[in-house]
Amino acid sequence: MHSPATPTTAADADDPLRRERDHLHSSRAALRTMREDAESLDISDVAGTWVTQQVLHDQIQRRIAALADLAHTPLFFGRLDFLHAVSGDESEGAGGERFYIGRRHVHDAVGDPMVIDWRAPVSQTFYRASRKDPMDIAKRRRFGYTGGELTAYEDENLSDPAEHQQASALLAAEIEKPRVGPMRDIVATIQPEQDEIVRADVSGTVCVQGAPGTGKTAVGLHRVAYLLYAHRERLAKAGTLVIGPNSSFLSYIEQVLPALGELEVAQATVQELVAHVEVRGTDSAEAARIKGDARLAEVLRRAVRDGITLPTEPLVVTRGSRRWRLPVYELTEIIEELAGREVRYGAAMESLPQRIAHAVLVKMEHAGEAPDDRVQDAVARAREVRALVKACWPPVDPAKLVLRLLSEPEFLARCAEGILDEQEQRAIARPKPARSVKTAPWTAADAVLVDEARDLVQRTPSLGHVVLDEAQDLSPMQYRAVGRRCTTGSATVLGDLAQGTTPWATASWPEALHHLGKAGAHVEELTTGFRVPEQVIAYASRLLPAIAPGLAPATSIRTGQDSLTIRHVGADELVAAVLTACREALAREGSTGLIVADARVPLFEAALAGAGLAFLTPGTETTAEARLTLVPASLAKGLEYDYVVLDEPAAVVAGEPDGRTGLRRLYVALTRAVSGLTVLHEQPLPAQLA
Ligand SMILES: Nc1ncnc2c1ncn2[C@@H]1O[C@H](COP(=O)(O)OP(=O)(O)OP(=O)(O)O)[C@@H](O)[C@H]1O
Repeated sequence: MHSPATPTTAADADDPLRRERDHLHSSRAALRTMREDAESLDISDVAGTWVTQQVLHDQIQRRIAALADLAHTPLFFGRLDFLHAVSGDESEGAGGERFYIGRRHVHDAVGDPMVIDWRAPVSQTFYRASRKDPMDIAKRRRFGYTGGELTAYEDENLSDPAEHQQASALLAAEIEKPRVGPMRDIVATIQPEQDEIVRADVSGTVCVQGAPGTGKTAVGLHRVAYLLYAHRERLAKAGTLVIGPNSSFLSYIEQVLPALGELEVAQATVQELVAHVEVRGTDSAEAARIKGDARLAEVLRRAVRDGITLPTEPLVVTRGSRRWRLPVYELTEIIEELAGREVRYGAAMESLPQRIAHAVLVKMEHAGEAPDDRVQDAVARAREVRALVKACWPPVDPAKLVLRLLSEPEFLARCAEGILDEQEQRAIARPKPARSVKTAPWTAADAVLVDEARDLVQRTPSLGHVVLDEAQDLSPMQYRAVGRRCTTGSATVLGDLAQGTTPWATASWPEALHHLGKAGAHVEELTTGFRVPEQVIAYASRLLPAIAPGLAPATSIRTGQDSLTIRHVGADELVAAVLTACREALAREGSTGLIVADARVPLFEAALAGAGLAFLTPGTETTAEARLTLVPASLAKGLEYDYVVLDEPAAVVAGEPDGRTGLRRLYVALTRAVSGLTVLHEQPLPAQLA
């Protein structure tokens, strides 16, 4: 690595570092000019309505925001020197043989690029070129920054057979930076196997199985940013969405995409997606499991169509002095034909009057009349026709329907016949029938059923791309809810079977993808860990045979020693020992997470307060001043801290309804640390870890 021992001066015009700093300086100036240009755009003369003006104004504001020069975010992090000129397609107008790779495109006054967006085709080479396959690269240069200042660079002469492969110190330093604050982007250090997933084709759904800390979340977020760059028109219009397990997790990741210049990606939990009813109740694990079972989709389909009845009397429509009659068998044919089609219930209901009116029109024509479309519309709106449609194809209110299904055992029995056995029906039936949709104690699983019923009535609009993180915890019915939000788009499904902690957790990815409506999607595996030190992941992986027998343990790029401490303490000494461990961790740089069983949270809230140790709740940003977070085990998923103090593993395991889920919860807790993990226990450790 080249790091100048003494500061460079103007006299060092030939010093390569000096030249790179100059390029940084002029790139920043160019970015400023681009921003000023955007700010000075005057749209007052642009013709158009107030609405189009407003849209244009918003677009310009977004562009200005995207062109912000963030002081601590380097404008470029790499340079590529090609052996030959790059073809026009790939270079995106860059034309030359040398490219600076950064977070966004920056061009000079005449439009020549000074920094190329990391997502441009030519940048792919930066992430993928290797000594084995140099991809026409003579030199790959990585830059090191200290507080926004370019202070070092490092070269790999990939096409020089005499040069030996060396581990990159800058890469290692970047990956090993202490963690404070929210999740950061990884554009400077995306690894080749991650890049393959990031740039996978937009039309296909990708599923990533990866051990803790292998970068699944990071890859998913960079993939949306990449897809928005490569398919901006289509995706910006259709919309993109990142789905995470809870709001703490979403706040932890919410700044990554804006830092990459993408401000328009929506974020939500599955619960928020299906929030059509107010969730106030909880289900037993058994009831929730059955309600989340994919078989419920057929039960609901039957329930929605349960009201369809065939007419018993002919339809008589009066027009002027004449009466037109449609016999029962004709009406029956129309309704049966419609019921046999795979159209949404609501769409069918809307088309039924026209179909009936059409049959009446045919009668008129046979009688020698020449009715036109207006007559058909009038017949369709006739009182007699509306009454018939209401009786034979009644409107369905999805929430009321689900409420009825759960409250009326006979109705449930009819819809679930041959699908759910009696015991299963009893398990999901409400003990007390609820009076109304508003007052019913809806549960999270009920809300998903309502969402399914809504979709049976009216098609749910599809987005362009959906990233589903921590997917392993979704029930089949939740997968369906996500799947209908990307029927015409694609998805990135991220998860780890070993971290599934719901009673219905995913057992196999092909099955999950089937429920998502993306059967046959590619399943990729990431196995290199970037978070958890080798020692710690090896320890946690001892649980794998019990929690996910088919999965191989992850490796880690962090090989540092002394990252794991396990301490057994005597009776009544645990809380004090935990507080001491927290103080020790806080004496070092970076964030500290104290993970405790949910039931022990109040105990530690009091203990920390009593000891004068200020602490945050998960999802609140850690800062240099506030670095300790008290994390209930149930919220630890997806988060990370430099140092983790884990209190009483046996209590974490005991907090779950069954042993395997308990060990999985513990596996999640054990894999949150970046630099060091301290496990403190009074009770015996689970056998696998003893
Ligand atoms: N290529 C990379 N360069 C630098 N840091 C990386 C890279 N890949 C992942 N990381 C970092 O490793 C940490 C773990 O990544 P991430 O949270 O995406 O993993 P995960 O697989 O989603 O983990 P979990 O299963 O625990 O949710 C993050 O701090 C992330 O920024």
